[in-house]
Amino acid sequence: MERMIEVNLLTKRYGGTTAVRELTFAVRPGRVTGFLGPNGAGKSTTLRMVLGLDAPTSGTATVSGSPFRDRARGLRHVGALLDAGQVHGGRTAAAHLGALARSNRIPRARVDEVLEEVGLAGAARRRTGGFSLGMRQRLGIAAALLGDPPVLVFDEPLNGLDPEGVQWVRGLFRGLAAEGRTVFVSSHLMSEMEHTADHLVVIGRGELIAAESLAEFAARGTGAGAGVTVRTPQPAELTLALRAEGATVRPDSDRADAALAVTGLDAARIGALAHRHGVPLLELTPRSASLEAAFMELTSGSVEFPAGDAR
Ligand SMILES: Nc1ncnc2c1ncn2[C@@H]1O[C@H](COP(=O)(O)OP(=O)(O)OP(=O)(O)O)[C@@H](O)[C@H]1O
Repeated sequence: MERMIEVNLLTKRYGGTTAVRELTFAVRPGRVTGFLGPNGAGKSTTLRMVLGLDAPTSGTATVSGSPFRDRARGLRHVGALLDAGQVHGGRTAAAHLGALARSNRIPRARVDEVLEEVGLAGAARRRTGGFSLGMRQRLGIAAALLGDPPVLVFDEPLNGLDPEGVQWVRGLFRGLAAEGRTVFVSSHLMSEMEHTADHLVVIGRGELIAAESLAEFAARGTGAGAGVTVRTPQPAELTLALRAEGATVRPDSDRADAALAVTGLDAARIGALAHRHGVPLLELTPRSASLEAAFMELTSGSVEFPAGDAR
């Protein structure tokens, strides 16, 4: 329970809209957990409830076993980046962080440390109103790190960052997780999470779709792309042998040559079977379903404004 974010049957309704419906999942320390869902899926609403900024209609959200709003000196317990646009533009970066440090009883020396850590040491005396989106993200991350908290929550932290910034954030998150912290990061893009997270919580239309490792999630894709591509000069014979073993065999539609797309048997078993039947193989290529394909398939029913929607 220590350092864990636990969400249990969490529900939030706004009038007639159910933003989050009976969500249950846990976010554990020591790894980066991605919080993924299409626009409007309820990620920000969930994070606000985890942070005690919004009250659940029903259910609970706790950090290390208790609702976060109960705690004094918040930034020492949970660091959060919510909306990078929220910073008061007239203040300098150092003054902004200094005020946060004071109100959370964090030593002033941390301000310079975190500014250094996020690469803003050179901009410490500049007013944040002139910051680029990427700089505001870095400042928001600095604020999250200020209290050296065991639990960190980031809502869309990669927004506005250039490729170098993205690399830096990924390294930072990995480092925080390796120190044994809980790191929970939201995104609406699987491509962002693929190289950032170890574990995923996926939601669509406010409901839980998956809470598992990336590998487990990828394996859910029913197929677009998953399986083994096999090429042989004796396709009819191999197809019969494969079907007898329970495999599904069809022409590989991605290929102009006479390749077969096989699912239900892995490459090793297909190779051994071909050998037993004396069928030569010209190619034997495992193809993993991409995470992106699995994400699209599993959330396709829950996109708020699908492309091509005429509304
Ligand atoms: N204060 C509010 N009042 C009314 N409806 C709200 C409010 N906040 C969120 N919603 C609705 O709840 C749903 C979930 O919104 P939320 O912002 O949590 O989604 P999200 O997954 O963070 O999406 P995005 O990636 O677009 O930020 C949406 O349909 C949204 O319109």
